[in-house]
Amino acid sequence: MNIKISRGALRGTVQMISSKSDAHRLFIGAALADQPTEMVLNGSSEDLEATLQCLQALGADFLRQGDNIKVFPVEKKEELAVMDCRESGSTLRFLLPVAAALGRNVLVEGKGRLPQRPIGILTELLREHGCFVSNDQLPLEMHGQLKGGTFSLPGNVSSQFITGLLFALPLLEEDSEIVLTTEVESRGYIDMTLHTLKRFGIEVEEGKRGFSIPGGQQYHSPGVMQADGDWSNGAFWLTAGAMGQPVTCCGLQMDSPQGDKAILDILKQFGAHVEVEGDRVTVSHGKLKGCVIDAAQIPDLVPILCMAAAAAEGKTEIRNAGRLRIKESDRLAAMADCLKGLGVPVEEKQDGLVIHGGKLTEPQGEIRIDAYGDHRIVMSAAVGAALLGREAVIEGAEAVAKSYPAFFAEFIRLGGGADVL
Ligand SMILES: O=C(O)C1=C[C@@H](OP(=O)(O)O)[C@@H](O)[C@H](O)C1
Ligand SMILES: C=C(OP(=O)(O)O)C(=O)O
Repeated sequence: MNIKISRGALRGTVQMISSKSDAHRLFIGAALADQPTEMVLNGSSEDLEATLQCLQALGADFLRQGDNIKVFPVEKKEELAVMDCRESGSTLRFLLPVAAALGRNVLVEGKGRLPQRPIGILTELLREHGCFVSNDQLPLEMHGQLKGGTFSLPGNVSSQFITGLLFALPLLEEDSEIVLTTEVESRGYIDMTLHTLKRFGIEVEEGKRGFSIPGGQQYHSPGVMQADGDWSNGAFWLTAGAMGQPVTCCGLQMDSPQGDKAILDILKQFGAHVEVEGDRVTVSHGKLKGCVIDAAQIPDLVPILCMAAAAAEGKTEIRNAGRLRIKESDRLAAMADCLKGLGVPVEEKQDGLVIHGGKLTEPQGEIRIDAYGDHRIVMSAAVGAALLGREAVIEGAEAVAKSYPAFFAEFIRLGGGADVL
């Protein structure tokens, strides 16, 4: 699907959807619990549906009541479970160790870029601890019972490996240790996992080198759970506020463990005005100036921050962002391409971008932006084109459904122009 974006600011209030990262975790906790759990959810997505289907394949069940979903915990099943993770890295990397801890025989599939995204570190650890895993890429088959012990891995390839192990290891008979051999990146996501585990009564002790996880634990359902609002997707609207007219997002809790709430400090650093009142956050325009952004802990914010950088006066350097190359697209290459298309001077580095803001060149003819099948590129391109005053066609805009199916409906409600061609 190609969508044509018109020039013009966005303005108004958005009720934020549930955090995809939080909801993945709550669904997994609920599926492993001793009792059913009522999940209060505001808006699903392709990735969350992938997690639900995979949990169902592992023996959980669901009853949908509007947006809300009652989760019935996994029951033992002997037959091969087919887990289609679609394009969701979280689903794959969280549920592979969980399936191994449940001792399930699984066939794991995926599409888009997921089969190329790395999982070798995880599959190797599962093999070392008693499982047969046929391949280091999708599709793969896995069988056998995961055994506890020491799991050593780097902390800077994907935090999703660590989250998957943190969910799985409490289920084993034996005690386990996760030993991190490098510094941790995407730390906020590990904090989200620890927060979820605590809510389900699971004990994990954090030490200097990693985590100690006692075996033989049981997840306890708290009965009803509500996912926090989505700071990662709220960032698209808040950045639109920084670049143009004021935008308010409701339902974004400041005490959420999501690392992406750092968007507020970064937009302030650019020069935008931020007001917080309970869980209502308003961002409005200030004179934006380029800055240095360390992306190690906030990879998902980088695509939209490129647009703030394009609107800011002077140079913005995005550093420590090498991991963006192994997401749904090579996000450094995709964003360099997108910025060039919009007329923004940009230099692509091995692990970052240098963006020269406030210096737009005039487009020669129609602007067409390839979203490379990546939801965060679609949303960044839409906000960027509108707010930088460029009419542009986004190719492959349907990718937005991976995390935010209602994005364009909201975009139009906020006064944006988006026409399906
Ligand atoms: O745990 C999570 O919910 C996520 C972790 C991050 O991945 P990495 O740890 O691989 O950077 C992030 O990019 C992804 O969108 C969601
Ligand atoms: C990278 C993302 O998700 P995942 O790794 O779960 O595919 C994302 O939502 O930007």
